[in-house]
Amino acid sequence: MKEVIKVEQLTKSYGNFIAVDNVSLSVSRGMVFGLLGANGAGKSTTIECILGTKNPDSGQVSILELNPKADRKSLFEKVGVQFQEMNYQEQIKVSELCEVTASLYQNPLNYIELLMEFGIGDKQKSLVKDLSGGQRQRLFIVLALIPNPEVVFLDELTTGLDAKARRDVWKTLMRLKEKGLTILLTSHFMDEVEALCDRICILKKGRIVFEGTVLEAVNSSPCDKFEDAYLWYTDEEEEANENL
Ligand SMILES: Nc1ncnc2c1ncn2[C@@H]1O[C@H](COP(=O)(O)OP(=O)(O)OP(=O)(O)O)[C@@H](O)[C@H]1O
Repeated sequence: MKEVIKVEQLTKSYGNFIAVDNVSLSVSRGMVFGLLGANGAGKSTTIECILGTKNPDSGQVSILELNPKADRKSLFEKVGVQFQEMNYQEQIKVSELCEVTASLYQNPLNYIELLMEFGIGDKQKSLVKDLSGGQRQRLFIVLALIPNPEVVFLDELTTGLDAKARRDVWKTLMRLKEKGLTILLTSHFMDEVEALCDRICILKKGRIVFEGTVLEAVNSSPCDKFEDAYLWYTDEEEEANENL
């Protein structure tokens, strides 16, 4: 199977407001796919529709050739999701949260190795609530990877991480990609997108304004640098200049 994620003509509105407008995309096995766009462009809504946690108004979605809603049980073992926020018991320790998560899956990865790989191996005995924002963010990536998934969704991958932690996360993800992991991520950091993504899709007000490689994005714009090209596609630069 080549296509791990397939989205066809996805549309989702909140009342009269169209948050995702006729979006189609496909992600092949082992690919890192970046879903980009300004705040409110529709990235999270698209991901939630792909995962089946939101109902689209129209369009088709499949993950690993399965329907995210109808085949939820089969997909549970194969799909990892990084949450931005999570409800956990007030007094739960890092190791306990990892153990509980691992116990839900048939072939979980070794969470101690993952915690070490993400630079929080020494925090096993800490309460989750006592972690710094960046440490908690890294823990959420670990939790997404514990199932040993075939595909992982990473929303705002390294927001809040320091420079070294970001590089470490990139390295680990590249290693997992080499093993065949498919990754769909969102990020507001264009250096990260350049370093990681094989293909990108840029959303603007719910619509796709570019789909292709980073290099193609630069070449199809009047800009030399990817970040400038990204701003050109999203018109953020124009709007920023207007506010000066
Ligand atoms: N439950 C909701 N009810 C009404 N409007 C919503 C709801 N969820 C999202 N929206 C609106 O839909 C649009 C897309 O939101 P979404 O969260 O998908 O954007 P995003 O690209 O993920 O943004 P960010 O980068 O800030 O996370 C926004 O204008 C948002 O205000």
